[in-house]
Amino acid sequence: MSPKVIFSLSTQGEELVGANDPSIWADPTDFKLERFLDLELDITGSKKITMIPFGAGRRICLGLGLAMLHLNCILVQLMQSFEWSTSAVHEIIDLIETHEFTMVIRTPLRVFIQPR
Ligand code: HEM
Repeated sequence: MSPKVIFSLSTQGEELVGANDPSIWADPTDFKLERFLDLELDITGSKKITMIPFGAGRRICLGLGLAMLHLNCILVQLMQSFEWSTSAVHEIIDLIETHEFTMVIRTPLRVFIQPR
C-alpha cells in the first residue's frame, strides 16, 4: 500500500498562505508535480513572485544559472544510480512546513536508497 501524502496546511485546518494561495497556484493543495513543467514559470521573480527558490531582486542567487544547468544532471544521476523508497513504517508522508530559523519540513522525510 502506498503511503498517504499530507501536502497542505489546509488538511490541518490552518490558514492558506504563500505557496498555498489559490490566487497564485491553481489547486494549490493538490500534489501535482506537473505544474512545474510549465516552461513559462518564472523562478527569478522578475515578472511575478510565485516560486523563488533562488531569491529575487538585487540579491538573487549568483549561482542560479550554474545550479539550473547542473540540477537536471545531478537528479538524473541519483535516479539512475539508486533505488529510492520510503520507510514501510511511514503510513503518512507529512510534507507540511513549519517555521524555524527558516521554513523547514515539519516531520523529517526519511528515504531509503540502495545502489541499483
Ligand atoms: C539549488 C541550488 C541553489 C539554491 C536553491 C540557491 C539559493 C539561494 C538563495 C535563496 C539565495 C539568497 C538570495 C537572496 O538573498 O534573496 C542565494 C544567494 C547566493 N547564492 Fe545561491 N543557491 C543555489 C546554488 C548556488 C551556487 C551553485 C552558487 C555559486 C556557485 C551560489 C551562489 C550564491 C551567492 C554568491 C549568493 C549571494 C548573492 C548576494 O547576496 O548577492 N548559489 N542562493
